[in-house]
Amino acid sequence: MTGRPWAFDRPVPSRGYRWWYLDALSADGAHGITIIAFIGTVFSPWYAWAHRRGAVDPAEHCCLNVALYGRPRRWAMTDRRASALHRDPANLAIGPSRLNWDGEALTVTIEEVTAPLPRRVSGTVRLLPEALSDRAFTLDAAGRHRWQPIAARARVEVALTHPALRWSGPAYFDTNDGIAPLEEDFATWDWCRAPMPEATAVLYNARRADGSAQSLALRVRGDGRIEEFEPPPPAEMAPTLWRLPRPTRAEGGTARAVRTLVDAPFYSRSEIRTRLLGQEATAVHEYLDLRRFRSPALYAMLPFRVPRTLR
Ligand SMILES: CC(C)=CCC/C(C)=C/C=C/C(C)=C/C=C/C(C)=C/C=C/C=C(C)/C=C/C=C(C)/C=C/C=C(\C)CCCC(C)(C)O
Repeated sequence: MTGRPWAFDRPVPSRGYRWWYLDALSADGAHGITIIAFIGTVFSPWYAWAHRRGAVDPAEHCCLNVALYGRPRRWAMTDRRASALHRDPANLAIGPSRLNWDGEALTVTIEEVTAPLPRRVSGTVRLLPEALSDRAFTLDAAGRHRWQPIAARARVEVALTHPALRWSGPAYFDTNDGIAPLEEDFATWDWCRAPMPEATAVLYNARRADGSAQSLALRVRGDGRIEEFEPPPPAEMAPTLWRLPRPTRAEGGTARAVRTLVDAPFYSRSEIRTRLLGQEATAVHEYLDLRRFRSPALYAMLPFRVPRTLR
């Protein structure tokens, strides 16, 4: 399965995007990490300013976003030019960082600098999928945006030198791609993934710009097989500091936010306790508000967290 079914060298059209997303929480609950490799950095103000003016090569806005949770916390998200991007089916280099798929594991070699205070984030993260899935799901009615949960069940081994951190735990890996900016087709979405002994439950609830909605509820087995199940009833968790709601779906209609991992005016990522597939689970949850993302006031704040480098 070298490089397949999610080869790094697939074309990304003008104003479009592709990202590869990996997240993990440590087995002891003390640490967490999210790594997102972007071609067309969807939440970069620099890319938004550019694609609002018309055609733009998404490679001109590529980025490796690394967020560390627990102690120490770190945030790196440098938007880079096309000259920083090098890729083939099994390798994706973005500036000094890179991803390599060797047929069994995904190795991310991180060499980034945090913002707003510049500090190094350096080391390797290895993702070992339990199995691979090749099913892709369309998120909008027109088929402009797709999601593929490549390895919903995986393990991660984190070995960083800056900051010095070593841990392992259950992990998740997916890819999304699209041929238009997200804010043109979605109003909000919420997503969560809940690893359990026999299966991982993944929920993806999208409210589209045209007023329609889609609710996906997937059970991913240890062999990678994906089955859909009836989405459980809506559940509201406490809002964030930025007053974003935290909707999800859970059996019994209740779930609880335990820790906020990313708290932005338009986006939150949280650790939650929920109930799915008849079991209690700790899950990673996100809520995205693309109407807030369109706000010009937000654009004045984002560069503090998303610097751009021309090198
Ligand atoms: C001296 C001067 C100039 C000024 C005066 C000083 C002064 C007062 C300055 C004040 C500055 C302030 C207040 C700045 C505030 C800045 C803030 C709050 C920035 C927030 C940034 C948040 C970001 C960037 C979030 C990125 C999220 C991201 C990347 C999420 C990605 C999620 C994905 C891709 C979905 C995955 C889906 C699936 C799992 C299905 O794959």
